[in-house]
Amino acid sequence: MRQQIANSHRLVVKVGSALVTNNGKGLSSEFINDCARQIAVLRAAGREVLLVSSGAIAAGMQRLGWVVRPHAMHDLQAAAAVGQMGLAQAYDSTFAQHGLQVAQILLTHADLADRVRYLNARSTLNTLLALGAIPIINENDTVVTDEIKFGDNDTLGALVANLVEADALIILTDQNGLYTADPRRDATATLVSDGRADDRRFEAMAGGAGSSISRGGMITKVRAAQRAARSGAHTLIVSGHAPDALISASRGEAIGTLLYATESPLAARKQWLADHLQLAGSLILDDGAIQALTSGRSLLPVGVTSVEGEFGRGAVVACRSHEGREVARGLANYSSVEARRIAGRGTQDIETLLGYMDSAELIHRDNLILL
Ligand SMILES: Nc1ncnc2c1ncn2[C@@H]1O[C@H](COP(=O)(O)OP(=O)(O)O)[C@@H](O)[C@H]1O
Ligand SMILES: N[C@@H](CCC(=O)OP(=O)(O)O)C(=O)O
Repeated sequence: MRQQIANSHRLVVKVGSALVTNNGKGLSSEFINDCARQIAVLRAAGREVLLVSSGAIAAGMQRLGWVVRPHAMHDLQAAAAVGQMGLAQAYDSTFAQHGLQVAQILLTHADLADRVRYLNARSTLNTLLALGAIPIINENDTVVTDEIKFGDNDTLGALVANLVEADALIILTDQNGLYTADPRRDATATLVSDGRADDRRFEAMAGGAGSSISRGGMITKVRAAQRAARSGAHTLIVSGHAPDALISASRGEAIGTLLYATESPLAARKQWLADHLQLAGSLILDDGAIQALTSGRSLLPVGVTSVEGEFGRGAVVACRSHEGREVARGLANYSSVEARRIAGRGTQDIETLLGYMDSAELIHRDNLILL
């Protein structure tokens, strides 16, 4: 019995492009209907469900009559815009047949990187859940470029699980779960039943996407499980083709691969820091500063040897070793220009160097997470 999933109250369900679009042949009304039916059963049992759905680009390509996935960003964005309409329409009418209201949420990385927008997104999702609606979430593909994309929706699913502090993330895909190697390439691969989400061996087993329809593959699912575990969510990777997959999973039946969370969840503010995919800049630290951070102390300017990038006060920055390893990240109390001036200097010099001193620390330990 998979107690972790059976006891989960708030679930994020992620469905991949291949499932939603019948391997790119167009929206699969059969899959969408099956998904809605099962989610209605979970809702009736008192569970809260959020759905992260891919498929906009694949559905848009089919609607536009494109056979080959385009490379140009503007074509992908156009396909997503066309496809998202069909996706929303299909979810709206299908869930209505099962007596459920849906709500569309399109998110970008920038929405989660900005503290105010992050809190707004969280409160809207919580309100929708309280109203009994099913939030259906996708990346806002039409406004993001490659550098700032989540790219695959496994990552987005994990970030949503962090955002709403879900108990579990269920990733429905086209394989039975995580295998010891990509089963499309290795016929001897066997299914992993469960393991700790932070077990690094799983990353080595997982490969890329199974088809040109999807992004990410199994590696992004394993990393999503690691990320979800940071807010205490367990991840189940399971086949969306298995009959009643969601219902069986939520009963705790042993299907798919369970990657369970072991650490206690990070405090909400620290979770937000950990969720940043892109950072504004880096502070390069000497060994003494790295040791101080590791033993739970704040970062003082004296331990910083150089500053990379341009950022303002309050930006999220990485703390790196000289070798480039990210050891921590946090909210900078000074801008990059100010940080360059006070780097390597004692706290008593800050006022003379800058003309004022707001805080003695470059990053306070309350605004710092170790990685
Ligand atoms: N170790 C592995 N176990 C299972 N599947 C794997 C593994 N490594 C790579 N894959 C591939 O990952 C694919 C699932 O991911 P992906 O194609 O991105 O689908 P989705 O659209 O559901 O996210 C599988 O079809 C499989 O070919
Ligand atoms: N936002 C994109 C999803 C990207 C994607 O293909 O993800 P996935 O199928 O989960 O690997 C879309 O809706 O097409």
